Amino acid sequence: RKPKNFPPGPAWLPIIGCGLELNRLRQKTGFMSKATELLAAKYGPVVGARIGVDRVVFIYGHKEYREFSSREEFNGRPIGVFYTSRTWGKRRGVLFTDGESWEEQRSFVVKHLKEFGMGKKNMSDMIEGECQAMINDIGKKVDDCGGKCVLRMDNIFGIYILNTLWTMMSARKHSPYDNQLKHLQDLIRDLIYNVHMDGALFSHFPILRYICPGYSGYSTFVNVHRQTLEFLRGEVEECKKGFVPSDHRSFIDAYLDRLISSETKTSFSEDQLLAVCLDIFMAGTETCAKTLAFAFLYLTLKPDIQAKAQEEIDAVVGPHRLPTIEDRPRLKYVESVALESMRVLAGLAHCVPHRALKDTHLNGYFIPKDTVIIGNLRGVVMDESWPDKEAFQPERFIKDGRVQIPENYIPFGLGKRRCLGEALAKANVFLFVAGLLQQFKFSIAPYQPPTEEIIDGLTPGPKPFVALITRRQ
Ligand code: HEM
Repeated sequence: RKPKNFPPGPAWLPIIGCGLELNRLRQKTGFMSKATELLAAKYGPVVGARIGVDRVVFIYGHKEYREFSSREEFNGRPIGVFYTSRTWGKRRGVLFTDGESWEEQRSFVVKHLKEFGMGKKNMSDMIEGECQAMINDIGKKVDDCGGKCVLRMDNIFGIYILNTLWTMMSARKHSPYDNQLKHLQDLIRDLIYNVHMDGALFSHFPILRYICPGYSGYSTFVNVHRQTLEFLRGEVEECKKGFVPSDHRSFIDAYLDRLISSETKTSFSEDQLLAVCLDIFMAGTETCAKTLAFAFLYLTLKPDIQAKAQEEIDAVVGPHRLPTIEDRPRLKYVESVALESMRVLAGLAHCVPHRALKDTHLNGYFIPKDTVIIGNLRGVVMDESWPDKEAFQPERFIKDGRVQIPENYIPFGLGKRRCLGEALAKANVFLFVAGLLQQFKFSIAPYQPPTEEIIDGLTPGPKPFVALITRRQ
């Protein structure tokens, strides 16, 4: 039953709750964050709903978003089969846990990713290395094809981006031609397109995982996670081979050392290590790769923006060395292209779901314990305060000759649950955009113009598209 004074929203039908209405709006608008935007227009910035077994509150609007993400009692993560079937039926890792275990794991991850470069000079050196590798690979294809070639851009970044993260995690790199790993990334991408931030059919109606495991999405969900965990187990085993306690090469080494330390009664275990690796792998690669896909979609569609960025790179960096992170303050327009690409992604997305840890109130409404809270990022990074909010306009970030970031630019969320990979993500997007634009021109291929249509999902992305690539230098 609907709790008294629960936030207003669509009618709760028996069993399905508001599932049909949400689905109807999703079909009508093409993606979920626009569907919940319509709900907010009708019911206000805090919308209450039930989807199957889940009581969900959608938050829309800068003030409300800021408030919910700053309050301790909203810092939980949902409980349920969607979150535990990834990790042996238990709550493990950092992305979908809360309480003491989450605090311990998160602070370990933040501390040791920093130790292996996060936000530091060696991180940007490593990204520059991956960017150079990508430039070499594309350059070879262009030369082999007689000076111009047409390449799929929506899925081209996967392994280069994974390597920027994985060097810190395991001190290992993977070949961009590793077909097994590419296949795994394809499976993950498909999975991410088939589930949403509010879950999947099997999580709203858990009984369906027994009745129709295929149709409810359960089999694929479990299977893709099992394969990813197998890959990660292999990575951990490789690290164990050359492992020397107190001489850490990577995050995994630091974790293995923690496992044999004398500190007791904590949440550290080998399962936790695998779950943390799973979370970082899932949260860290598709997000950056999709942001870059959006960047190159708009750079291809808007040659004037591309030319302006290239002019800036030519003037500040010249042709003889790759752009580096130290160039960022002077590459203001390129930096703005990166910021705008992240805004585009966030403008189509919701944050990772939170959970109310106790009975509480928001905007005067009653929010019972265990209600799932989902912040609509679109309602902040694409609200009316952004002129021409849907358009790709990097110059919106440049004011009085400086890059200025508005208060409601929050693609990484806010508060204690905010993204812990922000420094890596920002450096990745900036350096790959700057490096590739310095070397290549991206144009619309004959008869294959990209569209601005998107594929919705946990992390939305552009529809598959190609660009015609030629060398600039
Ligand atoms: C453009 C790229 C990225 C975007 C837009 C992004 C965005 C976000 C957002 C919106 C959240 C949820 C905040 C909340 O729950 O309120 C989040 C959480 C998270 N992100 Fe990212 N992220 C990106 C890249 C990365 C990278 C590279 C990593 C890996 C180091 C990463 C790791 C995580 C983790 C582990 C969490 C969960 C934190 C927690 O629950 O305590 N993300 N991210």
